[in-house]
Parts: sequence; structure tokens; C-alpha cells
Amino acid sequence: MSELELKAEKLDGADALASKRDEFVLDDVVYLDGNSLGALPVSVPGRVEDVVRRQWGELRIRSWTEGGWWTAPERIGDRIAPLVGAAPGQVVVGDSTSVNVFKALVGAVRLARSADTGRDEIVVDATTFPTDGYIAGSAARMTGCTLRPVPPSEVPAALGDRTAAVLLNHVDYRTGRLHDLPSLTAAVHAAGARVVWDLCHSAGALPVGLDEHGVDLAVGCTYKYLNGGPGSPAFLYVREDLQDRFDSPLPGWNSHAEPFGMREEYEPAAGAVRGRVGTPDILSMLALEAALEVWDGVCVDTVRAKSLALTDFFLECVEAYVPGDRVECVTPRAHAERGSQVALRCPDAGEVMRRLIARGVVGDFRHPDVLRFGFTPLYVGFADVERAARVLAEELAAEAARGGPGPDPYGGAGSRAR
Ligand SMILES: Cc1ncc(COP(=O)(O)O)c(C=O)c1O
Ligand SMILES: Nc1ccccc1C(=O)C[C@H](N)C(=O)O
Repeated sequence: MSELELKAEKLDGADALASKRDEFVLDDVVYLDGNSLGALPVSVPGRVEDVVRRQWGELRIRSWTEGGWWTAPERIGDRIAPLVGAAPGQVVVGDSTSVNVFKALVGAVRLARSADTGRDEIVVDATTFPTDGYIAGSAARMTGCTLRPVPPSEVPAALGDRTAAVLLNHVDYRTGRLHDLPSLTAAVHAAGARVVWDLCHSAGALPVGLDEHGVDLAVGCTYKYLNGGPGSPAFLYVREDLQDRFDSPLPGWNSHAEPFGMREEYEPAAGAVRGRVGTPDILSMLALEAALEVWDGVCVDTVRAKSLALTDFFLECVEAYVPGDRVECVTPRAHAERGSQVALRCPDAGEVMRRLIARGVVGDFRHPDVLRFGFTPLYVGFADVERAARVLAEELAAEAARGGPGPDPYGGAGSRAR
């Protein structure tokens, strides 16, 4: 056994979360793509079977009330709340992240304007995952605002009297950079504006502290580190003291104070329910509820500590195994600036990733040249990390022996990038 294999064995032996892996359906693949689609928790198939056969098949309409379907969005929101540092009553589950970005951002502009009508700018993370940028553009057009894309580090300097709302990513999907949520939130507030945080790449991976840091609104998906399944519903956080003034741009009947009153006039419900829109997607939602059971007894600080240990160890193994100039790490080394992934730039990343996947090391490729490896502390171990780095080094060496990078597998176009 090599020194790093021995080290991996020792780290796995001391891992307080090691037994969690058995709560997931995994084979001998090294799965480092939980930042795109989390693995399947063992409890989910049985629960989905019950929801479909018994709750839907036998109880039918009674399940909306007796089976707790109607209140699932708030109930499951309260299960997610402690994972993102929120007290109960502020998180609701439903719709996609994209839809919740829209609700939150338009809601944030309306909140800012209720105090100062002169605010007419939306600042958006210039490096954002595309959907947030597209939706911010539409939100700006709808609200008569100007859209200002700004790199997160330059956001404080860009804020002013005209800023209505700021949309930021907690962790950059491509580089894995963790942005400073407390200080950026404080800067936005000092300028009199409202902030919306996209937590897709931090929820379930690291402490967020929404209440502690006074965040206004936040959204996140549940299919990455929360393992809710493909397309599982997203969540929306509206801070308690803002809920009465939160004016959703999608005021569907599910957010009405009295949905079954079927009244002509809209009267928004109190609390997190105000963030709902239409009928919840119960099958996905209850699959997510089952998936969240793996968090019972798990502390996010423990998850964060293991996440940093995993990414540290991956960087150590890559440095030891991979020739220096072959890859460039674009994920910050500083723990305070690192999410739960490592992104390596490499000239023919698409082809390299294809080869890694063929050898049982599953990460993903992000346009134009990034190998992305996500580390989900609940089911990734240190031996996985060592193996991934070793296979990466072997594939890069094999490629060099073949005469270097081949042609760009995507022909230089972005169509295959996700
Ligand atoms: C930061 C971020 N926001 C939003 C999304 C996607 O939103 P949706 O769940 O609506 O597809 C993703 C990933 O898909 C993401 O990484
Ligand atoms: N929802 C998906 C559906 C299909 C394929 C990927 C995704 C992702 O979530 C991508 C992810 N947001 C990313 O950070 O690249």
C-alpha cells in the first residue's frame, strides 16, 4: 500500500460519518457528482412505493388532509431549515430553483422599493450559474430595473442608493469558490438594499447561518447535497420579519390565506406559506422528505469538517500523483473560500472526464475546460478520494503517452456544457 492509501485508510477509520454511506444506494463507483445529482438514499424507494400505492392508490383524495400532503411544503421546509441555519416557519419547499429565484428576486425588489422608490438596479453575480442571470434579466425588465452583472468580490463597491436587490451564489458552481455571505449581506444592507442568496451548492454541504447573518431571502435546490432526487422541489427562505411585506410575483391559490374559500380577491397567507404557488408535486416532495431522514442526528459542522478534509486530501493526492503543469486548480486553497468541490482546469477536460467515468470515477465536465469533482461527506470516503486522484493521474499519463490532448470533443461549442 502506498503512503497515501495508508493515510486514506487511517482517515476513513477516524471518520465519524463513515456509517452514513450505508444509508445510500452505491456501487463500487467513486461518485463525485453529488453536486449535480445526489445519490439515492436507501429509504426512498420504499417510501415512494407507499406514497403511490397506499396514499394515492388507496386513500386517494383523503391523503391531502389525513395524509399530510397539503402541509408538506412547510413541513419539509422546517426539516431543511436547521440545515441552513433557519428557525422554523421561514422555509417552504416547492417549484424549481429557477422559479424560486424569480419569486425571491422580484419580492426583494418590491421590498426595497416599499422603503425607497428611487431604487432601480438589480445587481447579479456576473459569474453565476446561467439560470440566475437569465431570470435576473427578466426580473429587471419586469420591474423597470437595470441589470448590473458584477463579480461577487466587486459587489460592495458597486452598491449605492440605486441598488434595489442583489442576487448572489453562496458557492460558485464552476470554481467551487465560497463567497463571504456574512460580509456581503452586511454590505448590501448598509446600502439599504435586499439580498437573495442562491444556496444550491452550499445547502447540505456547509453551515449557512441564514438567521444569524440576517439574510433577507434565499433559495436552493434539494437534489444535490440534500439528495432529494432528480428534479426534487427547491426551497425558498423568507426571513420572518419580512414575511408580512413579501409580495410574491406568483401569488397562486396555494399561497392564499384561505385557499379553499375560492375567493375572488387575493389575500396572502401569513408565514412561509406565502411563498407557495400552486399544487405541490407530491411524489417528488415526499421522496425528498424520505431522503432528508439521513440527516437525523447529523450536524452540519461535522459535515463541513469532513468536506474540508476530503477536498484537502484530494488536493494533496492530486499534487502527489499528477505532474505539475497538467492541471490547474481553480478552487481556492483557503478553507474560508472553498465549497465542497474541487475544480481542475485541463486542456481537454471533456475527454478526460469521459475516460474517468469509464474507469468508475464519476465527476463532471463544465465548459470550457473544467473537471469538476464534488465531495458529499455523507457518502464519499477518503479511499474514494485517493482512488479518484490516482485514476486521474493514470489517465493524464496515458494521454500524454498518446501524444497529448486530442481535438476538443465539443468542437469549441458550449452546447454540451451543463
Ligand atoms: C447555482 C444554481 N442555481 C440554480 C440551478 C438550477 O436551477 P433549477 O433547479 O431550476 O434547474 C443550479 C443547478 O442546476 C445551480 O447550480
Ligand atoms: N439539475 C441538473 C439536471 C441535469 C444535469 C445537471 C443538473 C445540475 O444541477 C447542474 C448543476 N446545477 C451544476 O452546478 O452544474
